[in-house]
Amino acid sequence: MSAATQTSVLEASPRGYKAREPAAPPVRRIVKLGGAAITHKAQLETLQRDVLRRVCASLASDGGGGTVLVHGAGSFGHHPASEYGVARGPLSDPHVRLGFALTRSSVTRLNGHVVGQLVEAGVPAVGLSPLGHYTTSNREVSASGAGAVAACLRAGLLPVLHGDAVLDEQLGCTILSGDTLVRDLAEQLRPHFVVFLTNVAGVYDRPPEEEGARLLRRIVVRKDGSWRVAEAEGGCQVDVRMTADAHDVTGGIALKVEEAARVARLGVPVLIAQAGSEDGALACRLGPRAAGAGATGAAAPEPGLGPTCGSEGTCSEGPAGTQQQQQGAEPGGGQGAAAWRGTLVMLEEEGPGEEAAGVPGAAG
Ligand SMILES: Nc1ncnc2c1ncn2[C@@H]1O[C@H](COP(=O)(O)OP(=O)(O)OP(=O)(O)O)[C@@H](O)[C@H]1O
Ligand SMILES: C=C(C)CCOP(=O)(O)O
Repeated sequence: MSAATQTSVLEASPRGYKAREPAAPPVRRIVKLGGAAITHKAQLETLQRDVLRRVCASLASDGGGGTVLVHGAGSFGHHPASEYGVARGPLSDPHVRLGFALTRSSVTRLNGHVVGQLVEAGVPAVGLSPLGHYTTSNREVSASGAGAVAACLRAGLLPVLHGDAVLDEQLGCTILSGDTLVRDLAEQLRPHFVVFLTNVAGVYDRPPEEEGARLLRRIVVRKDGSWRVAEAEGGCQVDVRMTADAHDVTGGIALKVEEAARVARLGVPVLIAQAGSEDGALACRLGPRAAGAGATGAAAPEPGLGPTCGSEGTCSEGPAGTQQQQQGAEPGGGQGAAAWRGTLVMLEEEGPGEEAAGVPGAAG
């Protein structure tokens, strides 16, 4: 008998009583632990143990209840996936089939490390692979594994999923990124907030190793899914450029921003911060309140967060995942005494002006 059947409840219906699936338990947070943070991306299957240890200790110390953890692949998975063309399929090709197995073998090894570290810290964590629970169709999720995740949560366990090689109805197989998993789980489970932890402080206006890179402090997402930079270090005049490593098969930071925008569009605030740092730990513990926003992410920033960009066209804007165009400057934006450093992605508050402007494609 499955956990879902054991805990099912009886519900009145016009024809008597029937069993129904128990409601999904309240989910406090979904945390994505980036592969770039817990591995050395350029060195095959090499862990950043100190970062992994710090993140697990911090999750353990603020209570793992109502938490779903998803991790990326880093140097466990991206290399074989790229070498064997696993994202394109087909599985009828023996070369791709071997790559599929090698990719899974690698990423499940990393999952073992993450779960092992959490269990050592006293968290009842269990590894849950997307293969077998998730299916895609042309890389889009067609069958969600959220039910299995909810069953683990109901049982008091902390499910630990990972980006994976999965079966695809059109391509035979593909790679399902941890970032996309997070978005699907947010759609299905509606957590209070989502955190993406990675190896840099958040989303910058250009690759952060480039001179003069400026952290985007707040991105607001419109109901049509497009987004704009509402607050950035050094002002809002930004032209956002994102790059990914050559062997990255899932799109790097650009996919993360795209999926973060899709989560925020649901009304679920998203924080992007550095794994292993105090900012990352605060994001996981407090959600949007770490960034000085209200619990929904929609309230005005608290004093100390610094000036924000005005609503009269001074902020960069454009559809998620595309290059942003500069529209004006607000010198000093984001230079306040903010304690928290990271990127908050949240749904734009609907004002009378926006309604009048007729934001297209309003969706939930
Ligand atoms: N504009 C940008 N802002 C922030 N990071 C950027 C930008 N452009 C490129 N990057 C790079 O993106 C990387 C983070 O994205 P990536 O997808 O590799 O992270 P991850 O989710 O931690 O890893 P994985 O995909 O393996 O789980 C950083 O190492 C950073 O150097
Ligand atoms: C390469 C594999 C197996 C998964 C990729 O997941 P991501 O690192 O979260 O994008």
